[in-house]
Amino acid sequence: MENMSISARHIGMRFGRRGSEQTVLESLDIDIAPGSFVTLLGPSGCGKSTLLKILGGILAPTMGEVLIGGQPAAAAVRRRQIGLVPQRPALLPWKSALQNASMLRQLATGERFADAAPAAERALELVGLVEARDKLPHELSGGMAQRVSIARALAMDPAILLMDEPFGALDAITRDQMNENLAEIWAATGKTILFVTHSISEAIFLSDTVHVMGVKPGRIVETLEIGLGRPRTRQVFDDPLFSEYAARSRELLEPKVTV
Ligand SMILES: Nc1ncnc2c1ncn2[C@@H]1O[C@H](COP(=O)(O)OP(=O)(O)OP(=O)(O)O)[C@@H](O)[C@H]1O
Repeated sequence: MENMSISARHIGMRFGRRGSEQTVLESLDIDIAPGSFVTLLGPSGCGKSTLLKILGGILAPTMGEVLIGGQPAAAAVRRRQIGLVPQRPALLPWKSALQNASMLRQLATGERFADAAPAAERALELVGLVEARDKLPHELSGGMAQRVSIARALAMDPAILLMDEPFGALDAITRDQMNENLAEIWAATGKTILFVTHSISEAIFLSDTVHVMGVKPGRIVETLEIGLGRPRTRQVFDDPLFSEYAARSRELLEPKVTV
């Protein structure tokens, strides 16, 4: 697995036809160090998912340039260096957890199931789900299904993992467990993770760097470097530094009240 930096310059994104265009992102610069955990935190509709896809080379911006490992982003996508974990797991209901976890790898590489299965099994181990390898999606809880979705991306062994609010639909307790598991996966694999969330505490718990975004047009209003030690456990929620980052994030995210 290669460790690749991401560098984006003057990123702008517009959607729609001429005359009724909407500027979603404007003049955005961002640098991401290899192996770091970076989160885009912002209100609904500020362009987090759009920026995530642009930074991962899945979507071409209307302005600016993204380099991954010094090359145009599309090259990293072609070389299967980018994995995506979407908001919903979207598993194939007739396939087992292991078959679902191996599916993207098979599609991308042309490998048969038997050849892709060992990587998928290792990925299921990483997400703590190897015992459920033969279960069908309807036999899995929401958290387990999302773990299979993460394993499906990990089975490709991409250098960069894009995670688009993967835990948004889970209950608070499961979400905390998933965050702890994700922090372990990140530490064990050394991947660069780009993560999108609405949740301030999730962002601070997981990240080295949090880019707080604003709306209309979407832009980075402030970047917080999270100086909390690692490995992090739930005790970190009681750290005064955690509260400081949370208070600052809240301040940036709350709409300004004008009297
Ligand atoms: N393919 C598209 N065509 C047209 N407009 C789009 C497209 N994708 C996104 N948009 C618009 O861009 C804006 C930002 O969308 P995006 O999904 O990136 O925001 P977000 O911050 O991730 O939102 P949420 O947190 O609700 O998922 C929205 O107004 C959305 O309607």
